Amino acid sequence: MTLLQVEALTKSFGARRVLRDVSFSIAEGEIVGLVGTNGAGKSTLGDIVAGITPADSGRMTLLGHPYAPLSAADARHVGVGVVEQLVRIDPSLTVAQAVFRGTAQAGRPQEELRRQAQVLLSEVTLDVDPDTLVGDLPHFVHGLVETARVLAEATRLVVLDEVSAALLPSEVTGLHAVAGRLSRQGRGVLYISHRLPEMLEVVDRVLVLRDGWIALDSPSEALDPVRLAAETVGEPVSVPVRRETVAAVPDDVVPPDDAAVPDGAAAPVPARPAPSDEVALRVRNLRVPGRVEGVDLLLRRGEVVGLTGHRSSGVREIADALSGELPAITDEIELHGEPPADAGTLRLPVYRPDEDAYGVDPGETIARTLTQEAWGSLTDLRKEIATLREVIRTVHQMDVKTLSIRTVFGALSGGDQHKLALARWMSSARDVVVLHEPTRGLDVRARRQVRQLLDDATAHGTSVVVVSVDPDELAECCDRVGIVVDGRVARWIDTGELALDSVRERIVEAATAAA
Ligand SMILES: Nc1ncnc2c1ncn2[C@@H]1O[C@H](COP(=O)(O)OP(=O)(O)OP(=O)(O)O)[C@@H](O)[C@H]1O
Repeated sequence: MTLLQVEALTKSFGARRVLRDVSFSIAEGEIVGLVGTNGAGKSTLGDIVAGITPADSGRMTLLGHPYAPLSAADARHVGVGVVEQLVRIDPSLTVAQAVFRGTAQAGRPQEELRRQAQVLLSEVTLDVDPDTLVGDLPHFVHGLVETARVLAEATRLVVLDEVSAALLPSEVTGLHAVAGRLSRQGRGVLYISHRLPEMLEVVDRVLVLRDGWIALDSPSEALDPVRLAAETVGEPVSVPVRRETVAAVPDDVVPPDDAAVPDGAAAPVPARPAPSDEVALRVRNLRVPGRVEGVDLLLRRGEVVGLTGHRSSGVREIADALSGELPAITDEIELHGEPPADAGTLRLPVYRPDEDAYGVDPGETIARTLTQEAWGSLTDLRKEIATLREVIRTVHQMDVKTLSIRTVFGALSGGDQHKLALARWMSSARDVVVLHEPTRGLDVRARRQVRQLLDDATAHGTSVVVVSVDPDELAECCDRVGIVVDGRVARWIDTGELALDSVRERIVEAATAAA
């Protein structure tokens, strides 16, 4: 039976028409994927279904009854729950309180909530003590706490907005198990994600939102990730070529058999030059007591090295030690052959997408956000024009969906905020830097734009350590990927001369075996 029927929904924000005429349905027990480029309107659509945002026009029915929620609480009341994309839970709540907030059990004593929360948390594969304060949790697990909350509610339909974006492959498997369970119970799921290969593993049907319409409504078995990526952007997608392959043949690039261009795909993107032999960073026997047990790292000038591993593997601690946020012991550190100036301690610049609002004031305009000089110091008109041209160039280059550079940063879609924040950060990135999940929550075209940012930076001699949970991101961006297990790099995977699929498989295999 049809659970949700959506007909001719429209939604604009000021002059920006986001949803023009959106119609689709979700059957009981069906898991429906929703994809689209950054800013396509996926969250807006999810928010309308979940009662967070009202539509301008159109209508919805839930199990055949008119459904026009006035608020999220209203939607919850009739069984529609949501895990929002940039969810922020009150940091002063315990995890158990967070799981049961807004439900019939809210306000019950902690001892009572603890046991029930434990069951739900293990269902979403989140290994945390229910007494932990939300404020002490890393932000990437807030989505899983929210998923546990949705399980605690008697929901008929659940909107999962980018919950998997920051999850490890093993955690994504757990999330998919939860979606499967909801489906077997006859509940419906609207699953929003940019991680297309993983999405296709779990959904029954996929909706592609493009230019305000549902451009494709297809059973998932009729799709593969490359075709779906092409449908998402509305044109053939380019297939990245590993750069070592191309470095040997800079012009007239012919991808090796292994990297053959699939049907419907565009030409390969130009490859960047291979890294030089010059050593940018050498670290020997890096240790963080109790977390990192001795890691050797060698980063060449212009190289992008990835690190991945389970939450407790020590991978984050390695990154934090490199950026000087965690005290570490080493036998040797050299930056371009010299010990670091700061008493032998590394303090590499670090970018994290999960920092609150990316370290940017969400009420500030795009123009001000991207301007490096203090706004008031722009007293020379020519300089001001050049500065604003640069802002416009970045907005175009990163394909940000906005009608004006005076739009406030906080009104941009999640992906567009991240792209601009990263572009802003990378414009001053020099030498050796650490990037956490640089393509998190980005669509296939935006991932290429970020790769271009990395290419530009590495072509100018910047070397990058990428820390990530996403095998596709690691495969696309990195020259080598280290799998971290028990505080050591257990294995290096050289991505050169391998097709992305093979790299992805090797990373998933190695990371899963190590988990
Ligand atoms: N409250 C708002 N005020 C003004 N514009 C908004 C508001 N919310 C969303 N928008 C605009 O609506 C468009 C769609 O945003 P939405 O967040 O739905 O996109 P999305 O497909 O979920 O993108 P992403 O993949 O980046 O999360 C964007 O251009 C965004 O700037």
